[in-house]
Amino acid sequence: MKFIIEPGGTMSGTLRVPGDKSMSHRAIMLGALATGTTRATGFLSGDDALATVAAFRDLGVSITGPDDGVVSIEGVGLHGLSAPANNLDMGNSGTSIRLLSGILAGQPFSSVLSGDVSLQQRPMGRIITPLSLMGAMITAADSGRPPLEIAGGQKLRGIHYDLPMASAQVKSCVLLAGLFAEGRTSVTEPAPTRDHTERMLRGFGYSVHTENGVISLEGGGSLRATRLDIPADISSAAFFIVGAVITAGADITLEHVGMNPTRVGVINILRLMGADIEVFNEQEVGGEPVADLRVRHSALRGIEIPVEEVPLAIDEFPVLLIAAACAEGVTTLSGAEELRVKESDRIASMAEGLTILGIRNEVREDGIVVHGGELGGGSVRTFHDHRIAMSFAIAGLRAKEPIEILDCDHVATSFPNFAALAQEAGLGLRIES
Ligand SMILES: O=C(O)C1=C[C@@H](OP(=O)(O)O)[C@@H](O)[C@H](O)C1
Ligand SMILES: C=C(OP(=O)(O)O)C(=O)O
Repeated sequence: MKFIIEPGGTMSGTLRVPGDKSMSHRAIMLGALATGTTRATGFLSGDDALATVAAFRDLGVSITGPDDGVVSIEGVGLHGLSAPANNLDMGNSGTSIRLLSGILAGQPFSSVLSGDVSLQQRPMGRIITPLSLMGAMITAADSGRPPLEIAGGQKLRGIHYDLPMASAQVKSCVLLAGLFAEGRTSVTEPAPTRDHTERMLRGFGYSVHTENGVISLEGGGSLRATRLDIPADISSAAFFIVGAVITAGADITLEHVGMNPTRVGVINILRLMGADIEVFNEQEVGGEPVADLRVRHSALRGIEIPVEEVPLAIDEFPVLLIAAACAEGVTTLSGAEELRVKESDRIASMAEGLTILGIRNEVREDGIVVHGGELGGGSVRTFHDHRIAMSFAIAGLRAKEPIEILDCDHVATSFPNFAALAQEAGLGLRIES
């Protein structure tokens, strides 16, 4: 499936993008490990979150939905999962395989986790190392890549682990394994990353300490079922935020967006570039800040992106680089080598597409330099990466000629109704097979 974007579109109206992907995964995982029934609203019916649902069904957990964003999970308690009959297929989802590995490392049964072609290229050594230090037995097929074989019946012990990279997935994996470990498990991070695991564990009544940058918990406690209201995903909202900022006359309102301080890098960076983003109706829902956003067209200027914002906007760089292409002057991204190990090498994928559209850029090992300029049309590849596809769709708002975006099927991993919502907002998007 491909997208064709015709020039002359806009971004206007009021809309709500689907539920937060990170929180949707965690809702299933913690709901399954709790005692009682957890009910979540705003759940993301995207392929990645559905892979987590399917895996927990395979582990013997009864889950109803998602139906119109509502999902109910019959928790089996910390020690109630059962052996899966088959290998667990994590599809395209790095979050599913890494977090689930932490949980499965502490089970009495063995399991095998795998995924699609993209997932099989992604590094798992980053979780195998700390889990092995805790006493887990994990073998990876090929130089630390999936499939992963996790041996059951290993006794885990709590450790302290200094994360070598800023990764919420690695942090969460270690903390989730810590639930099954004897004693205390603690981590430090080189820079703060999204803290949904910590917040949601507390929401399930599990004590997690965060003090002087050390995050810790004691193994062997229990989780109590709860109600969750999952906000709209700021990573999905980002496409509409950038779309409105770069388009003359645009004015869009996005409702109930998750505004966790560890996720708002996209807003901080765009504001530094000169974007007009109004935040209102701020409230806290189930331990997570939420707000409505009104975004209007603004003249952007190129900046050096502060490195401390990088982990707080890690999934938004593809679309932020479209904003950079539309800015006056030069934008420099550095300290972002993690982008090379996402669903595609996002530095290389964006560089190729930007070059095709006539935007000068220089690739660096840990980032990219983008020279703002006039966007032309052309045919761009997505490397089967959902965020690359949606970012170039947004570029079509400023391009002088149509943009053809190849291989857009993976958009459904995080944002199944992207095309429909974008059309509703005024983007000239057409789907072709
Ligand atoms: O914990 C999470 O839910 C996520 C963490 C990030 O990955 P890393 O931990 O690899 O940075 C992010 O890119 C991913 O989309 C979701
Ligand atoms: C990196 C992403 O997800 P994951 O790591 O879960 O595949 C993403 O959604 O941009």
